[in-house]
Amino acid sequence: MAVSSRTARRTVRRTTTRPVWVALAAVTALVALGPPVPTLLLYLPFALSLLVLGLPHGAVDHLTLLRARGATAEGGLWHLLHGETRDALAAVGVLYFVLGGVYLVGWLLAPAASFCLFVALTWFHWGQGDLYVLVSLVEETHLRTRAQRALALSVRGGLPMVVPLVAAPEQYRRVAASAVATVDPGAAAALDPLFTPTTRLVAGTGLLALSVVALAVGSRRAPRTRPAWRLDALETGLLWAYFLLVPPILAVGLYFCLWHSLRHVVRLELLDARARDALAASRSLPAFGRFSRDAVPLTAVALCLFVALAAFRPTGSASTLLGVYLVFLSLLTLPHVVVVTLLDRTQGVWRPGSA
Ligand SMILES: CC1=C(/C=C/C(C)=C/C=C/C(C)=C/C=C/C=C(C)/C=C/C=C(C)/C=C/C2=C(C)CCCC2(C)C)C(C)(C)CCC1
Ligand SMILES: [Fe+2]
Repeated sequence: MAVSSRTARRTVRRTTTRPVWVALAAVTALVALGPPVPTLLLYLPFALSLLVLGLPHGAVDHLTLLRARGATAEGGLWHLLHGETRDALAAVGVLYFVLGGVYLVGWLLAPAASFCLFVALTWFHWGQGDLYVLVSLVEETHLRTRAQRALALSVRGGLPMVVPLVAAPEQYRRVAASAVATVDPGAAAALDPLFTPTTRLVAGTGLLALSVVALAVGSRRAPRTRPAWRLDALETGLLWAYFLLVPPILAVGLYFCLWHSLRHVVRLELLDARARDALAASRSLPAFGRFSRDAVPLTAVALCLFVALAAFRPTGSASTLLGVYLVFLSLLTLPHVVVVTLLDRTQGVWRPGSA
């Protein structure tokens, strides 16, 4: 289901995807050529993600499916307590508290396995986010079969999870250890096999092979789909370079806000009739304003929940706080993935005929 209005797609490319390519390419060049990045700067994107793009991108999950099914559900505080928005919030709230609660118990019982599950979930979820862009935000997609789409999902989700492991295993290990240490500092040793040269070599060459095969298969399609293939190749190459060169905490934090979350925000704007009209009129700011209004209340609730979780592990260090934040994000991610997977189904992302 390519998004209906050409102008809306063009607005999205002009105001979102292209500026983000330029930003990530500039960061890559600066890091490659400049002095080492100061430690605190590494953590800045994750800190900002509490308020901007990162946390908010999931905070309208209660409106997402309603709007995808054609309802003109309004966001904002008043609507949260009335009508169909209230009913949808109740259903999505139960989903969040049940799945988030189960995952929290999982962390308490098996922290190392829970960390690995989080990486796997993120792989899937960040891949599905990019798959939507590759099938719905282009004029005509080069991903004509479900197998191609599964391959694209594996490559796109694998880039932020695997390339940093290949390029900077020590920083990766520290982040993994600080997440696991939120529950049990001794449990991080169970992750050692992830960081052996053999595991990294297999993971890196495997992902490289998948990337090449995915692009090679896509390039054999009709000339009409050439622009979509070129976009895929350009983004895949850019992300390889970016995750190879930029330190993982900075790279993943920026990617989380500027790539994954921003793309999801645009997807949500296109579901909201008034925001979509604004995009179709080449006006991205009013569309972003409507998203922000919808996202404020539950971002605030989520922030309070994070503060409550962090209070159990008082800390002054940025790396310990990042560990707690990742555990918190994993609890939100599980129900968020369910919502986005249902959205994919509603929008026909896996039905090549319709998307
Ligand atoms: C609706 C609702 C709500 C809200 C919600 C929200 C707000 C959501 C969100 C969501 C989200 C917000 C999600 C997110 C996601 C994220 C992610 C998924 C991330 C990941 C990451 C990672 C995994 C990383 C890692 C690392 C690093 C950092 C470095 C290097 C190494 C590594 C790679 C390991 C509430 C609960 C209030 C209520 C109910 C309803
Ligand atoms: Fe997401």
